Amino acid sequence: MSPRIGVITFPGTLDDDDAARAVRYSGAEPVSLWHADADLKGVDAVIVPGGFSYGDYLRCGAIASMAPVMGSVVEAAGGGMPVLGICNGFQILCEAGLLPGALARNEKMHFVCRDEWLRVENNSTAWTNRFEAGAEILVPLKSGEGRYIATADTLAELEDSGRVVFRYAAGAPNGSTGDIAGIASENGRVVGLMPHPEHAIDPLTGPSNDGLGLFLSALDAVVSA
Ligand SMILES: NC(=O)CC[C@H](N)C(=O)O
Repeated sequence: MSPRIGVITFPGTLDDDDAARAVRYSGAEPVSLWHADADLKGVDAVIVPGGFSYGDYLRCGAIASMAPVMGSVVEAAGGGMPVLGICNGFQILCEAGLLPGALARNEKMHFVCRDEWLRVENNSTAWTNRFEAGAEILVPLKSGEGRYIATADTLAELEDSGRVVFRYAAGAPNGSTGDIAGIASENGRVVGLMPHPEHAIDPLTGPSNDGLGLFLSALDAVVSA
């Protein structure tokens, strides 16, 4: 039986369809999860996709982090379930306390929308095990609040323990600290990144199919769990 991977929809989510398609391309079965429903429907992993949940009111991801479904995601992540947060999903995972630090307004206050080369700094997480360490992948970035910030202690801990998973290879276009594009939880099961791998699964519609590696990685992670 193929793994079942949940994709959450909040009011204002944009990229749930593309995330579900990426899951399908990888050979797994996407399962729709709804923000107001705490039931994770027995999925093997969860993706928190990008967009403008609750209109980005208060702060990006702040309201979504308190949705009923997120209580279940936090509990499941505590039990080792792989969770991937993409863009607004990354913001939600930080707001929910599953990942440290925060995403602040981009340097120069501009929304950045362009393809970016990312370097895979850690290929031992649940979402990056199919990549070579140091591989560079081309993935779209489209966000207004993508500048990763954290306390000096948190940054040192992330760097020292290899929890910086993706870095902007040519320097952060949004002022992100240390050119950080994505990070992982201590056990490597929860990963968040600002760029959008789900928009890079087919060269016909995206800049590459490099993003597929994240979704394929989850297959190994749930099988070996
Ligand atoms: N593409 C997205 O998920 C956008 C995330 C968020 N709303 C921002 O602009 O930063």
